[in-house]
Amino acid sequence: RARRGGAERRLHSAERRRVPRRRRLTSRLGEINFSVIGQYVDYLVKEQGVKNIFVNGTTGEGLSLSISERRRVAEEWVTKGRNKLDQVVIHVGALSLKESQELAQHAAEIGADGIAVIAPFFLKPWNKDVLINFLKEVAAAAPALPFYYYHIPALTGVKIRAEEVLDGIQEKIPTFQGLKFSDTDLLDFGQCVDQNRQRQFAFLFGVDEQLLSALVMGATGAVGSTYNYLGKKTNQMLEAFERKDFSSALNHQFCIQRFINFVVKLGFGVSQTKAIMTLVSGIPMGPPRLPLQKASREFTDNAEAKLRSLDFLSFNDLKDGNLEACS
Ligand SMILES: CC(=O)N[C@H](C=O)[C@@H](O)[C@H](O)[C@H](O)CO
Ligand SMILES: CC(=O)C(=O)O
Repeated sequence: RARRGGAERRLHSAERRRVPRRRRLTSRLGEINFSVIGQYVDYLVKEQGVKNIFVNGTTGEGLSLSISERRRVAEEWVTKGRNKLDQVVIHVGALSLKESQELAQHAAEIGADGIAVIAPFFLKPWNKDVLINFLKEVAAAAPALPFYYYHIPALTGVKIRAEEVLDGIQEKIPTFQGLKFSDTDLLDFGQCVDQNRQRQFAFLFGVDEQLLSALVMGATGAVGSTYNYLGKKTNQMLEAFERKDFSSALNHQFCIQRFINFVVKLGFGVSQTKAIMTLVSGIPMGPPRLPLQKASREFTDNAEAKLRSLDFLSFNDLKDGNLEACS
């Protein structure tokens, strides 16, 4: 009896311990781990040469976060980036104009360097004027912050050409500073540059595998998911372009393309990006949030092998006799 009682007690106490522990774990899973952001700032600056950050965008799953999470993430980046980063731009786009304005105002309060906004993508603006009216109302909530329009038609479904959006935008939005262009239409991108030559706008390109072509078209910078782990490589390409060494610039772009082409064929999106970021930086990014699902082990293994063969991982052991190496 005594033994059974003891066994029973043990079971109960084990149960009691196990249950809340598991609950705590599940509630933590899917929560943001704010504590790695400071570490990640140092990683990007030191290891990747990246000093400008675009927060709460596509890669950061900004649209999958609650408003209070978005505020906290923005605060953490601005605080931890102080005296280390050049610019922290916060994406504040949302379906609700009010939420977008609240986030814009918050970005100003915490001392961010700029805000960016995508087109609202459920009830959509159907022409340029309506889109600009929406952007204008958000920009007005942070009248001292540089404003960027984030053009990403494949994800928003808003296909209004960027060139049209930019036409006369400064009269409507005095803080307009530039465009983050995440589309492959280089006619549209080229015309954005060509029609605004007098205006000192930033033309930030967002299709990493085609950045070199965009540089030729007049891109002044780039914002992209792969710069988390190919920042250094991409900076080499930018430097080669700067010194007009186009054949090395092209070699760098081809190297980057080999990797992106490889992962695209495996199925490449934000979840997979997150897995690669963890792999290359060694800093745990955690899983994505639903509706995204964690990248498969098979994907990560394949991506790692490819990174190694291209010499994109620092601990490279295949250097000798590796024809594909990109360094
Ligand atoms: C849709 C998407 O995530 N676009 C990113 C930036 O906008 C890019 O950086 C891509 O992830 C990258 O070019 C790889 O295709
Ligand atoms: C990659 C990028 O530009 C974004 O996450 O929004």
